[in-house]
Amino acid sequence: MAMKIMRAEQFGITREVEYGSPEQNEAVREIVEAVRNEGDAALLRYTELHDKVSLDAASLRVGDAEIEAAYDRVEPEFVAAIREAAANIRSFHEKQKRTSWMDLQPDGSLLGQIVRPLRRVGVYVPGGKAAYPSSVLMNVIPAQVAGVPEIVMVTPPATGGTEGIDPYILVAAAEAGVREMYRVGGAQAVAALAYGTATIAPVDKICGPGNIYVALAKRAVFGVVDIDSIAGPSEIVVLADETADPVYVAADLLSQAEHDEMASAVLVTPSETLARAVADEVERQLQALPREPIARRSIDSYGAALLVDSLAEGIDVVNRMAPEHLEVLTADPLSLLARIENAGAIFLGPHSSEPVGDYFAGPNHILPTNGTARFSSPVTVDDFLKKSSLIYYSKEALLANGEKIMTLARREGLEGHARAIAVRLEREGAGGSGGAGR
Ligand SMILES: NC(=O)c1ccc[n+]([C@@H]2O[C@H](COP(=O)([O-])OP(=O)(O)OC[C@H]3O[C@@H](n4cnc5c(N)ncnc54)[C@H](O)[C@@H]3O)[C@@H](O)[C@H]2O)c1
Ligand SMILES: N[C@H](CO)Cc1c[nH]c[nH+]1
Ligand SMILES: [Zn+2]
Repeated sequence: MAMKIMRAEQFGITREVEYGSPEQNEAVREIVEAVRNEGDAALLRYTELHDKVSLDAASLRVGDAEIEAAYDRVEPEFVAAIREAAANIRSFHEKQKRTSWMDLQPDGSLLGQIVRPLRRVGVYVPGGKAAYPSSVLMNVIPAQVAGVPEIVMVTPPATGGTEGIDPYILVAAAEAGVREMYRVGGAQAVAALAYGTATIAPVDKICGPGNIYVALAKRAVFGVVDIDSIAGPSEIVVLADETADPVYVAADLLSQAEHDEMASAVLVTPSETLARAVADEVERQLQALPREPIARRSIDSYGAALLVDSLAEGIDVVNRMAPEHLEVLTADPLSLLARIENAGAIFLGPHSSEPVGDYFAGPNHILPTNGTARFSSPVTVDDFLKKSSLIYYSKEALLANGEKIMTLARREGLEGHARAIAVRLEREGAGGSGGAGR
């Protein structure tokens, strides 16, 4: 089956975000409840069921010897590339840092915002169909830049085949400075981080991408812990005109289709000639991909070339889709930027192929999917910070403003609030009208 070509209005774009099938939702609900109630026992049971790996509780934590041995299994070019990528990612995220601030008012009051790192965060590094050492860096570095003291990583146990966790993930984690790692993935890992088990202490926030089971589990535990966003199966939209090279467009669509059967890859274009050339190219390039079966299923189910009348209409379609990744391959991509409102990451021009962002440029590759870029953002340093407001009111400020505060409190029918101010005004000598005795 070739990639579908259709008018954009025939492609169902809705505001409603659908998260998984009823069966997938039920499976995740069951796993999360079991881990919450039974702890390690359920963790081990679901690892055996879904990852086909038998473990005992003592072997859940990854030891130093295994991490050291991983260095012998990776190439020096990998270590060099991961170090350079880490430096780029760190320098990009350093720019996002925020500090506490305080404003001294003329009446002697002090108002401010105190910014602190979260104490303990869990990062999920996917590793079912492929291992993602790059996701280690994208998760861990912003947390470090924020100053999080405890960063715990979870990843499926069998990405490296019979040898256990993929050694590239372990090396990336060691390079990033992670000290606490567990071999557990899927919804069971997310539940363990949220509720804690005898082996894994609970965290304050869970970050990181994953498949539909991971995404649904994060959604289920939100509220018990914070989460970054629903970073589920990958997506790419390419907005292109007749100047785009179909070879580039097809290659970039397939770069995301190969992630997952549920990944989506969509071209939006006013050029029917381009759409046809891209559909042919996708077919040709698919056959050369080692992960062809996954990419083919994702192209068949979620791939399409959407025809629009103009680039302006194309931008409207893109804004309604709110894709995780948007590539703009048009004659003058910068001129369109101001009109693009909803996209997790925007790649402009023919040299900004999506994998440049996945691995190396510096911006985070953990991005909102499934239309949620309408209201959520890439992982940033802010994800690992929390803020407290600071109010230090001077006597002068309270005397000057107490009556106004009491007026507002009484409008809400909250006499207790008004009295908390009134007792002070009386004591401090301003004689607050209505008084504490009322
Ligand atoms: N949005 C982003 O920022 C981003 C970034 C990187 C990767 N991704 C996405 O991450 C995902 C990685 O997926 P993956 O599968 O390779 O790895 P994964 O680690 O997300 O999922 C693997 C786990 O899924 C669980 N699982 C598998 N089948 C199950 C079933 N039938 N029922 C219950 N649990 C089951 C297993 O426990 C396994 O450990 C892809 O969808 C990719 O597109 C997204
Ligand atoms: N494209 C993925 C985000 O959707 C991130 C990634 C990691 N490795 C390769 N790609
Ligand atoms: Zn990717």
